[in-house]
Amino acid sequence: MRPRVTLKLATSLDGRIATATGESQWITGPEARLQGHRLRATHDAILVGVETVLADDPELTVRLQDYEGGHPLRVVLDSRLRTTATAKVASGNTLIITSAAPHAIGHAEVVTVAAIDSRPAIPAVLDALSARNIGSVLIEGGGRVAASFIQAGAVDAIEWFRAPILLGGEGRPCVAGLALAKLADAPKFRRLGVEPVGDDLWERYARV
Ligand SMILES: NC(=O)C1=CN([C@@H]2O[C@H](COP(=O)(O)OP(=O)(O)OC[C@H]3O[C@@H](n4cnc5c(N)ncnc54)[C@H](OP(=O)(O)O)[C@@H]3O)[C@@H](O)[C@H]2O)C=CC1
Ligand SMILES: Nc1c(N[C@@H]2O[C@H](COP(=O)(O)O)[C@@H](O)[C@H]2O)[nH]c(=O)[nH]c1=O
Repeated sequence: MRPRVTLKLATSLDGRIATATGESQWITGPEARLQGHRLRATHDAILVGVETVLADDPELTVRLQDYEGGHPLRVVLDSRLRTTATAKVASGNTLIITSAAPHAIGHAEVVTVAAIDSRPAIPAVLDALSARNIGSVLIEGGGRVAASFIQAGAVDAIEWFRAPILLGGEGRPCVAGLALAKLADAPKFRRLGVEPVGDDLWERYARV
């Protein structure tokens, strides 16, 4: 069975995850980010694309007061192995999934999987996670990785934190191109709940 996939988004009102220059820290407020850490704590793995690693150098750990559980496995989709050994994720407890010939990157494990259009294919990524007993994965961006999982029909739920700011059309979209020709082909979700969290809004969706 493939892992359950949840897409977490932290966006402006107009669905942008960063400015055109890639600045994104922080769009949502501290309360929403705390909730993000609670979500991390309930997943076996946190997955991002390499552009997020290069832009943010994220830690991708659970940082909650009095938290004594383990940290989820950090997973990076990195077609050409551009993650550097000095990136925070290279310190260990990380799986880098590539479509290139593997080479060592810090203390991370590097695995090569089947590719579609020179990038790790999502079904192969999910197989690699299942093989490591990962039952649930939280996708934390960016927009291109989010689009690939949606196009593969692999997003089961969305946790959407929406901040009361506008970033405009030049900003980076939370979901990059889906190449949809018809409205009828749009992936559909049903709202499970909506609540304020600090100054932001937290919307929860499940796939229809
Ligand atoms: N506000 C938020 O919630 C978040 C904001 N961000 C921001 O988003 C920006 C980065 O997003 P974005 O540019 O979309 O990049 P991503 O983080 O989605 O990374 C995309 C890259 O991942 C690699 N990749 C490997 N396999 C796949 C695959 N199957 N599908 C798609 N990509 C794959 C590709 O590298 P290659 O080209 O080498 O093939 C691709 O270019 C940054 O500015 C960051 O700050 C990021 C996360 C969350
Ligand atoms: N910008 C943004 C988020 N960004 C996500 O958080 C990651 C940083 O994680 P860490 O280094 O562990 O703190 C970053 O790479 C991206 O995946 N999250 C949010 O809740 N709100 C925000 O405004």
